[in-house]
Amino acid sequence: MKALPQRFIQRMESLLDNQFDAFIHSYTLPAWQGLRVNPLKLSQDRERLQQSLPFSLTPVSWCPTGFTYAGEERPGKHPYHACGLYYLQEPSAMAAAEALDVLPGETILDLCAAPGGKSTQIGGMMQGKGLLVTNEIHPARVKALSENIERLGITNAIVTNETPERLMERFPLFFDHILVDAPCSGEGMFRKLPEAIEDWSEDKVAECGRMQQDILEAAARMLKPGGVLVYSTCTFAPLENEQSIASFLLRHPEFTVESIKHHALYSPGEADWAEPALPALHQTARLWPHRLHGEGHYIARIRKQSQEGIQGIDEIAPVQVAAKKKNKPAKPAAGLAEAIGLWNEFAREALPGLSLASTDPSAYILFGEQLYVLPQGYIDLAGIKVARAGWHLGTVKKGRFEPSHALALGCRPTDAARTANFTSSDSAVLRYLKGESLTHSGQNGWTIVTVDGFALGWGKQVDEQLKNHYPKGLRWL
Ligand SMILES: C[S@@+](CC[C@H](N)C(=O)[O-])C[C@H]1O[C@@H](n2cnc3c(N)ncnc32)[C@H](O)[C@@H]1O
Repeated sequence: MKALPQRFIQRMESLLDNQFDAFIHSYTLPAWQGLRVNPLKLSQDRERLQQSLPFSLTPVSWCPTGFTYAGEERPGKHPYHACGLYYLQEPSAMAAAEALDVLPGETILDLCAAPGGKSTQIGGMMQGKGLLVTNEIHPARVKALSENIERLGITNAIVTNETPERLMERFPLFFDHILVDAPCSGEGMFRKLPEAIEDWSEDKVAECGRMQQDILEAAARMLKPGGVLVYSTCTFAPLENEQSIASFLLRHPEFTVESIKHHALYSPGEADWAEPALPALHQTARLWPHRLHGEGHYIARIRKQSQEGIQGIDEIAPVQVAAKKKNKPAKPAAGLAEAIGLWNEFAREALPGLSLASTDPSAYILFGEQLYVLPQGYIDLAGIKVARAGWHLGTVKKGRFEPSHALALGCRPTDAARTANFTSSDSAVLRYLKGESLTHSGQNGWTIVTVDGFALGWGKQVDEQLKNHYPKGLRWL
């Protein structure tokens, strides 16, 4: 590992006192590797899970779907990864979405979301019900976010590529819960990513602190009265943690800190590390790499008080009702109507078990040739940069419907008229992932290729050939 920055070591020594030796010793140990199983695809029974995944897994005690795995395992290279059965995530990062405590049917925003670790966790908790807006400011990073939403089979997410300020203008008082997993100086990434050590400076810590205040301002405005905001970072600097929350609370007396479901291995936030030393900061949590099996995180859960008593709230028009009306034309436009017709025809033939085919036409949206179905409680997306407008169903071209990869990964293989199943050890799986067509017998037509019963993508059976429709950009080299 690269040498840690001297100024970082000095600061941590002065803060940690008699815990400093244990903290600094943790940097001589390897980083923890974790995976979080996808409850949209796998049972949550830990014992059954451990049997159905071919890795040696140890449960993460603060996340019911989280496990660590041994360094020599390569779950990212197993076909189950391509099936979206799990997401690779270091264990302490699993704590933030757990603290958000989401229920199916709610309206959730993940404001700083790429590459999607926490969004995919939230999507799993939502069980396909409600609306998840998952946003990333950087265009290059939003692609990975969108692909992970697709791979994990999340059908109720809208992926946006906006600044927090632009979203704030469009969605005041809109969300039940918001996660701000803030851009930070990444001190908790030092063991995992050597670049994080090179990028670190005291100026960066100060700059991140300022950015976090701006992001929190935007998030606060988008939260409904009574709603919950979880703020998290993967850094240890007090300025970006307790101080970020203390400064925010001073400007926003309508927010109070709530105790997160504290785990025995979490440490309380350090009120004395902020100015003023608000006692409520003890209810925030620190996850230290020398006290648990993870890289380190800070988490605060704060709640906006209910409508009464928030000054000026009556002047802010909530977006929900107006947006719904706007999104409900009496009749879909001609192109859209044709696309819905072709989709319904496709779904009846190839996915007879899918109940969605009869959905309200105003929930569909056509971006060029791409047909999507918006999640329940859909919103007006005009003027917003959107990477994924809900569940991508497929492409409509020259009077034909071609199903999308997201459709295969988001539906249950039992919904399909035709599946072609292979065991994970069958060499055909690797050939499929590399883009080859397979020799295979079956009824002609669109077919979901499955691995041990889990959807991997589409193939099209033509006589004795299963033509490959695994997306070019995802193919294994
Ligand atoms: C800690 S990472 C998010 C990790 C993600 N939540 C996950 O679990 O995979 C913070 C994200 O914030 C984004 N970001 C950077 N500057 C931002 C800003 N000014 N406003 C909002 N997001 C920003 C970064 O591009 C980065 O993807």
